Amino acid sequence: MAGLKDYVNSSVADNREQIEYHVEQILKLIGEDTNREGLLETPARVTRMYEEIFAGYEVDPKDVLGVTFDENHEELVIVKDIVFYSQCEHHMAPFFGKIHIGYVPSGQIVGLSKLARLVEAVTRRLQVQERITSQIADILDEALKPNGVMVVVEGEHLCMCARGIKKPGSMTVTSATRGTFRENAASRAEFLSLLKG
Ligand SMILES: Nc1nc2c(ncn2[C@@H]2O[C@H](COP(=O)(O)OP(=O)(O)OP(=O)(O)O)[C@@H](O)[C@H]2O)c(=O)[nH]1
Ligand SMILES: [Zn+2]
Repeated sequence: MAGLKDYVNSSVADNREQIEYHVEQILKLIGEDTNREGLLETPARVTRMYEEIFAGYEVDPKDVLGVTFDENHEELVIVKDIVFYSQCEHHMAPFFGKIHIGYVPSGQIVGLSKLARLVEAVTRRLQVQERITSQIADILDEALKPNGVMVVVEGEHLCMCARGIKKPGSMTVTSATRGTFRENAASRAEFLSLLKG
C-alpha cells in the first residue's frame, strides 16, 4: 500500500476507491457486518460525503478574493451570521456555527458572496477554530489591504458534546483583529455592537 506522502496534494475525488476500501475496513474493525443491507452502500456514501465536507482542499482560499473593486467607501462593512461546518483535526468530528467578518476598506472592496466563499474554502477541511479565524483575517488583509479586519467565530464542537468531556451547548468564541481593530478599542466595540443588531 502506498505511503501517506504519495497522497500529498491529492483530493477525495482522486482517491475514491481507496477511501471506500478503508471505510469498509473500519466498519469491519469496529465489529460490523459489512454485508448487511444498511451498510452495503455506506463506504460509497461516506466517500461522497467526504467530497463535500473536504471540498476546501480543491480550492486555494487566496484565489477566492481574486477580483476586487475600487471604491471609496472607508467605513465598516460587516457580513455576519455566515454559517459554517468544519471538521476538527484532532478527532475528525464536526464543529459548526457562525462566522462574522468585518473590514474597513482602504480603496478596495470585494463582492459580498466572496466572503462566504472564503468561509467555505477555509472551513471545508480539517481545521481548528483558531486557525479558521486567523486565516480568514490574514487572507482578507492580504487581498484588500484594508484599514482593518475583524473576524469572530462562534463554534460548537461535537468532540466536546458527544464524547470526551460531554458538554453540549458550550460555545467556543474566537476573534482575530488586524489594523485599526487591533489598535483601536472603539473600532472593536463598533464591530461587536453591530453584531448584536
Ligand atoms: N484549541 C482548539 N482545540 C480543539 C479544537 N477542536 C478540538 N479541540 C481540542 O483538541 C484537544 C485534543 O486533546 P487530546 O488530549 O490530544 O485528545 P483527547 O484525549 O481526545 O481529549 P479530550 O477531548 O479532552 O478527551 C481537545 O482538548 C479538544 O477539545 C479547536 O478548534 N481548537
Ligand atoms: Zn475534536
